[in-house]
Amino acid sequence: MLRYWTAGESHGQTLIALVDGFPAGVTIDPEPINNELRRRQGGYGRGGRQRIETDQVQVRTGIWKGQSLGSPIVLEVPNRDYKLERLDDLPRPRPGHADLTGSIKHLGGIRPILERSSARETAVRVAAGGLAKQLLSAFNIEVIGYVVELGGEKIAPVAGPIDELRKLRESSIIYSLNPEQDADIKALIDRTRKAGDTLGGVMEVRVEGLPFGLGTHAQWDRKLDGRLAQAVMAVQAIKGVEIGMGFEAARLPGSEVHDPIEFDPAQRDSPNLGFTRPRNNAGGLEGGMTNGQPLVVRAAKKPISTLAKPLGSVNLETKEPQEASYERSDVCAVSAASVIIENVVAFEIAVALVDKFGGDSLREMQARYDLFLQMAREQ
Ligand SMILES: Cc1cc2nc3c(=O)[nH]c(=O)nc-3n(C[C@H](O)[C@H](O)[C@H](O)COP(=O)(O)O)c2cc1C
Ligand SMILES: C=C(O[C@@H]1CC(C(=O)O)=C[C@@H](OP(=O)(O)O)[C@H]1O)C(=O)O
Repeated sequence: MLRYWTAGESHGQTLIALVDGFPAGVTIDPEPINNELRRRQGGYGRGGRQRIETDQVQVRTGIWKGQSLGSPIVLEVPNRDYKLERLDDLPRPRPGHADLTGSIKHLGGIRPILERSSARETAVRVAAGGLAKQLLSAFNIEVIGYVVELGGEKIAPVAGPIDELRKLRESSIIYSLNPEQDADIKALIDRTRKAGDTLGGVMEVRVEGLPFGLGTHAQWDRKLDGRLAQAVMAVQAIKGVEIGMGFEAARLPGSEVHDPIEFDPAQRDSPNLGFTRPRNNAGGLEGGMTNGQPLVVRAAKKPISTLAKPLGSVNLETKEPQEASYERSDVCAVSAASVIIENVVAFEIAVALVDKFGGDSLREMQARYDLFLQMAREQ
């Protein structure tokens, strides 16, 4: 079983992801992982911290001469802003953050809670996703995340093949599919910063090249839609997850929601085995399994909790009303969130791929993948 955990504080010495169950024989290059880390640090509206950090992955275990060994892999991203012992506690909890509840739950201060609840930890989730992507690319599976809405402004998608979308996104300051809208969105973020406020948004992830049958209909905790929802919802500040048409499907009749099934013999050799759909409202998942269509997951991110013009709070010592604490903060991290979500989705797809085709070695997985496609075609 492929899985990972993370450790590390926002201003501690380092961050670590321990990836267990990663197959042997996958060629691993740290540079694409560093590229994911760079993208996660970018986007317009981030705060002073990103000027301090230059995230670089250090592969500590599990890889030898550029190949995975089949043993646990430790990925490390050190913090430059390492100052844990110099930091004081925050006196006034920030509404929307983990401060109040965490300090009560752990019978302590706010600092130990914010150090671990901070989205700084997503650096190593992204590193784990960047590793998983190198397994996925051996199966021609590609994962791409982008921003579709920011601060209530819809960002018009640009339709096109996935590699064009990738190029477009790389050129955008908000990682949208429509860089022409960047100037407007930038102005919106500038206005929000001036007002001491913050913004959220909606991100989408698309996965192409998926075979039929990742996930299962047979047990609740292995259904891929459920797994994806947990992975995405567990990213800091995510408040909603939709698959395909999502909530809109509840408002329309079945005839407008479900995707008719067609067959195109010309596509018989592709992972969809020739089964095509004139639309993809299901977002590539039916019955908790991939159905040969592109997977589409969307997530809603709430605005950043720390406001330069703080909301009302209570001083935890005196219990007197006082503004929430403010040190520094992002104003908007929706672009970063699109990179994070892309990578946590990539990891879950890799988990499902290993579940279906076995996880000891890449060579065995590929042989079983090819055999499966052949058997499914012949059925
Ligand atoms: C990429 C990213 C950057 C974030 N930056 C900040 C920040 O600078 N200040 C802040 O208060 N919250 C920030 N957050 C949100 C908090 O981490 C989040 O609200 C907090 O952990 C509470 O968890 P919850 O919102 O999931 O309930 C960020 C979230 C993400 C995904
Ligand atoms: C450090 C990152 O994000 C941080 C996430 C975060 C939070 O509360 O979630 C608060 C801020 O931390 P700081 O107070 O050190 O500026 C962000 O910068 C990062 O994404 O690399």
